Amino acid sequence: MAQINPSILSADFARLADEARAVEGADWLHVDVMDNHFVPNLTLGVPVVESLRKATDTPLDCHLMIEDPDRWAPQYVEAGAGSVTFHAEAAAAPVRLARQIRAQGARAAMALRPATPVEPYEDLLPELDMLLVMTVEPGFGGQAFLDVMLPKIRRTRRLIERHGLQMWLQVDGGVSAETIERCAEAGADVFVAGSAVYGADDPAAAVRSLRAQAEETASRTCAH
Ligand SMILES: O=C(CO)[C@H](O)[C@H](O)COP(=O)(O)O
Repeated sequence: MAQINPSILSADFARLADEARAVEGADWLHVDVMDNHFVPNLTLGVPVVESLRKATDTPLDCHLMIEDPDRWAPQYVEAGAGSVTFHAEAAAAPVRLARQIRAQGARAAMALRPATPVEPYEDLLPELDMLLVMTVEPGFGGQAFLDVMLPKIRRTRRLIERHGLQMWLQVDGGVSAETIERCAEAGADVFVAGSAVYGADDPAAAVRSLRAQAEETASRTCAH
């Protein structure tokens, strides 16, 4: 079943509560945490996640584009995140961190920048509930989808199947009506969409439309 996670990076930050409610019906709300070190942009932190938790019933999918996630990720679980994604390139002890996130009761996920291969992390996959393959360089919304990431999505799907894992495969960056079918064909099942949702006249309708496209593609291709 395809999941659509609107990215609040493309929302109006002065109206975050309203913007979160505008996409109710989405599977998760994707919360982009950036620290201006791991990526050249600065967004929000733990207090905003605590407030978002109170503003919407949609579960929060926090994507930590920050240095030292080993220190900070547990605080995002405490703030109400249902899923916390740390970057492989930033985590000092990814297995320990994933176990910590799960022990706190949240889903543990790991993200890979475009130039980071999945293969070195094959043995870690059972420790994760989701792997995020970035389809743009992290840091900004509205970038063009990187088609060159499609083989990595396919290889990741094959690794998940080879190990018989139930984990989700998320893509993030440039996901839209034009690109979501390629992602679904390659084996992604969780789709982050920022500008394609918040740039639409009716964000909730955009979520439904993207989900229908992804599900139709998955059922047609039987990619996973
Ligand atoms: O993590 C991100 C950027 O680092 C955003 O989630 C992503 O770019 C979503 O925006 P868009 O769908 O407009 O590309």
